[in-house]
Amino acid sequence: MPALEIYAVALPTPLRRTFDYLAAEPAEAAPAPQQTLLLQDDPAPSQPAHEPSIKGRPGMRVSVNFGNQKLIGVIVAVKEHSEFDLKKLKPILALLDATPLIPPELLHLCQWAAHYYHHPLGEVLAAAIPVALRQGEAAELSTEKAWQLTVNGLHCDLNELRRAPKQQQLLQQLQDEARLGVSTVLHKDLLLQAVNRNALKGLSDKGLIDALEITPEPLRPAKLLKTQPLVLNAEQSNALAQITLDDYTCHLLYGTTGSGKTEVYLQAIEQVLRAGKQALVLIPEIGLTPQTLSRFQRRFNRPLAVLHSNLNDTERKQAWLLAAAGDADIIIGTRSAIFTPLRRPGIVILDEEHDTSFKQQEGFRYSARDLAAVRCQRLGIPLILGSATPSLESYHNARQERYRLLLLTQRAGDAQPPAIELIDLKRQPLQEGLTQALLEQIEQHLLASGQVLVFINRRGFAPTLMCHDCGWLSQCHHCDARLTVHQQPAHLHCHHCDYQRPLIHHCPTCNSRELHCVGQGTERTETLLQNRFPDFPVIRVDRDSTRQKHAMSNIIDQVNRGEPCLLVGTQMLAKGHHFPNVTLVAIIDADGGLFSTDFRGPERMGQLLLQVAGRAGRAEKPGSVLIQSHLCEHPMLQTLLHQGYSAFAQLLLHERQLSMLPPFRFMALLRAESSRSENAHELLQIARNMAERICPSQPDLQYLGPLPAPMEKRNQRFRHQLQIHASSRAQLHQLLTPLIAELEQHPLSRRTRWSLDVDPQDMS
Ligand SMILES: Nc1ncnc2c1ncn2[C@@H]1O[C@H](COP(=O)(O)OP(=O)(O)OP(=O)(O)O)[C@@H](O)[C@H]1O
Ligand SMILES: [Zn+2]
Repeated sequence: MPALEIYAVALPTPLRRTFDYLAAEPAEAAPAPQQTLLLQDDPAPSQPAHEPSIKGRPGMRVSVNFGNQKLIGVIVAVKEHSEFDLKKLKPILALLDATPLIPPELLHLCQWAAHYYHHPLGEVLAAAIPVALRQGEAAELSTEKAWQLTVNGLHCDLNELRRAPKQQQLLQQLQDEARLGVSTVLHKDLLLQAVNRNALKGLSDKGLIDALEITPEPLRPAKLLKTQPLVLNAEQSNALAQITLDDYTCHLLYGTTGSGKTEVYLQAIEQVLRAGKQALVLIPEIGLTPQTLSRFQRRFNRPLAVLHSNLNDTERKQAWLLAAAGDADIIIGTRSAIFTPLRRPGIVILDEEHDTSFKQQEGFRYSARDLAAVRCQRLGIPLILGSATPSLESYHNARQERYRLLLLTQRAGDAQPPAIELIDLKRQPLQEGLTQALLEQIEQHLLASGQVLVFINRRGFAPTLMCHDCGWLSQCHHCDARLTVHQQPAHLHCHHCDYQRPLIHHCPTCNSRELHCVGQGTERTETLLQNRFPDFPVIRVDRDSTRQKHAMSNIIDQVNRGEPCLLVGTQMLAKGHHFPNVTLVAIIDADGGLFSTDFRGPERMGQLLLQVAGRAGRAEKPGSVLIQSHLCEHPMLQTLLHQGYSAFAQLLLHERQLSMLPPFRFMALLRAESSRSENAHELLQIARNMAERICPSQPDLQYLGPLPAPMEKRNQRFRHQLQIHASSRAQLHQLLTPLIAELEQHPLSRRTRWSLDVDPQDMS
């Protein structure tokens, strides 16, 4: 009798363990497992995929009965023995893959993450696998709509289309690509390049192009490059030369805004592609920076897959499978793309590495940046972290020589660094928060045909509505927060719990009509600027104005047309945009971060200010930056603006060291929340007592709390936290492993919502 096979299966449940199942018996074996892609370098399975004799292997999906539900899980180990009574083990219902969907290397990453973040492996895997595959769909590439030039289209004289410039442009592009040997172009790629659908229809109606359905074959024309690389300046060449491609090194590419980091990435990727390997590029938010994506598309004649939150389930699965099969050479994605399987991994690049979006703040709270380092180390491939304003963690690692520091101190090409000037707000008459001096400068830049970017990090019209007669404030009843006044459309809105109500015109307490909007938001600044500069378009960029799918790329197109205009927006404007005609950046209020309760407040403020400032003068026209502040003499602001980010980062690091905070200490945050404040507090007190028993508070391991969170009440729930600080990661995890195991068993922990955040980035 053949030895019994037992699968340890990770299931998407909150339980921190795997579950043993028996392999299906041949007689009642699985319904035909669907054909899967071959993800490993091993030969094709010897049996056809439908043979029930296919054996389960780690990384394959199975469906199983779990309680009274049917779940899909992933085999993480195959064993001959179980610590459970064999008679009680159930057989799996079906084996869903013929070869592992999750290659061993990726499975290892997920296991590492589950262990490090003390999170259930089943949930980690669920985060790693696209929804469609998680729900059991076959791991098969779908067909896609594509376009091909007809014979007429190939030879059509472009002049014939001069009345239809969009069609003409598109036809030219397709003819150019055809000459490079690219005969079919995927519909989705054209849409990504913002090609007009009507232009496609026009060419198709004229019989110049044909639509077809293809299973995209990876197209790799002999010519690797579509456009020639730029000639690197000395700093860029030096940086590129120091990037080691054949083993693991983490490089911190620390380059001032506009210094041409992207060009260094592109040329490093070129070498990786020439070596026949794949590049994985992580960027903060693709929807916000379609420009970045198009720079990669314009450079390489190689299949590219994009993974971001705007994709539907099928598109996501497709991109993931293309990467897994090695059919995509460049994979560009946001945070969760760190879990993309790669058949020929060659390099991982994380652009804007300081960006907080690389840390997942809900559920499985992981850092894509830290996981990238773990993954690259294991794969023996290079990692590049790039930023003009590196996180203190990465900067510290570079100073400790754990990362290789690559510096770009000059702007690329002929662009000059912008001149930065502070405007003291104290005792100045203000118009909706703007000083006279600032308004005059804005006017001068507009009259000189420049574009002006006005940064204000708050959306809506005003952060509060107040009664001038009785002092009533528009408090949210669900949160310790105020309702924000919005005018477009008019309503009151809590930005924390999403509660909304119509705008009121009488004070609910004293019935006075004297309701005043207090403070500024983007809508209010927009209105002021529209009234003050009626001859120039004012474009607002915030979450509200960019909700629609192509809103952001439309805005970017408008700005890139180059006519003078005013851009008013939140930090969405700070994110890696390249607006060559912006000559003035105005920052309405620099002070927020200096008062923050979060110890990372000043770091974030400095990053944001420099990132926004970096949008000025990126091409031939020189740029200026004006920053309004009530605290012009503040040492942090002074250091940042006069000595630069490195000095600022060193100052902050020194303070972190004195106050024993990360990156000098390692932190975990245990959060609890409940509709009854006492419950959340009590659970954390229990946790603290357990922790003290496992490892008493001592200089190397300290507890702080339980304390109410900075915003204690949010969405009707009261939130508390317990901070755990340790002098080494090892110490922290030696405590967390037994602590979480014990806490899970406590009855109150089943009734109270709680979570653990290892290396928390946001202390709220
Ligand atoms: N070697 C070079 N010669 C000429 N122009 C260059 C060179 N390298 C980059 N550039 C140009 O400089 C501009 C800024 O480069 P890029 O956007 O790559 O900078 P960055 O460091 O990524 O900027 P940021 O961090 O501000 O987003 C781009 O228009 C780019 O084409
Ligand atoms: Zn609220």
